[in-house]
Amino acid sequence: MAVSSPKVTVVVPTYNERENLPALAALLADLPVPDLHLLVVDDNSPDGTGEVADKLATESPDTVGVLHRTAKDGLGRAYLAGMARALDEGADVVVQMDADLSHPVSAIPAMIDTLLSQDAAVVLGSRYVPGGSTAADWPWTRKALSAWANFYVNAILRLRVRDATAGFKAWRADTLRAIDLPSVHSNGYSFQVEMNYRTVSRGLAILEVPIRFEERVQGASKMSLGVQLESALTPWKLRFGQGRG
Ligand SMILES: Nc1nc2c(ncn2[C@@H]2O[C@H](COP(=O)(O)OP(=O)(O)O[C@H]3O[C@H](CO)[C@@H](O)[C@H](O)[C@@H]3O)[C@@H](O)[C@H]2O)c(=O)[nH]1
Repeated sequence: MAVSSPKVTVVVPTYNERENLPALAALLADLPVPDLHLLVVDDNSPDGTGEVADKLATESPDTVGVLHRTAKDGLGRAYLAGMARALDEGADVVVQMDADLSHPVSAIPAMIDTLLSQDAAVVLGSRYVPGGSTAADWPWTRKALSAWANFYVNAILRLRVRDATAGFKAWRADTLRAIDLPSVHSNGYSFQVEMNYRTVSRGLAILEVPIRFEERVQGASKMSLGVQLESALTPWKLRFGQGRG
């Protein structure tokens, strides 16, 4: 795809991120990417993140949009709704990232350049390729869980992706169309794994570029036992039939 100035939509799911969202929006607005849009997908956050997002959209109606959903329905559903909206609105590239500033906004221009200049269906910001890292203050329990999850997922699905659970990616719109978003069923962090699996199953290439993953300063992770259980079961479900779409 040769797009000289692609329309880029950054989809950000939010649940209780009111302290983080304005800072993220400001960093995105400062990026040297000409046609960049922010789409916040908020699940009626009790802390008022939705109203914060509305204010940002009122201040910058051409570049900030908000998708309000009625209740907390999981990160995967939020991404699917946001990606579908971004495609409907003509995005050429869809970036997905967390709201909590753990993903480096400054890496986005290079991720987009890499995506469009190389034979990649998606570029993934990776902690586990040479040059990538996690913040020293990321809890050891999360580090251990992340290392285990990557070993587990790759052993079952043979994705050959070093950071298979990463949540920071730049997608070609064509890749998202090929993946068939409405049939994606994972909802927690295994959403990331299912999206990778669908990409690889179609013979499309995932390219990993190094990033530094910071520990969030404001707010809390939404990791729960249910999310972890889903993450344990999903690779098996994908391996034995579901998920090729
Ligand atoms: N709308 C919506 N947003 C949600 C929901 N659950 C989480 N989010 C949002 O999704 C983003 C990631 O959620 P966190 O809870 O902060 O994620 P994490 O535990 O730090 O996990 C990150 O790293 C994992 C790999 O280690 C990734 O798999 C995961 O996607 C994420 O990037 C944040 O912006 C958060 O507000 C939900 O139910 N609804």
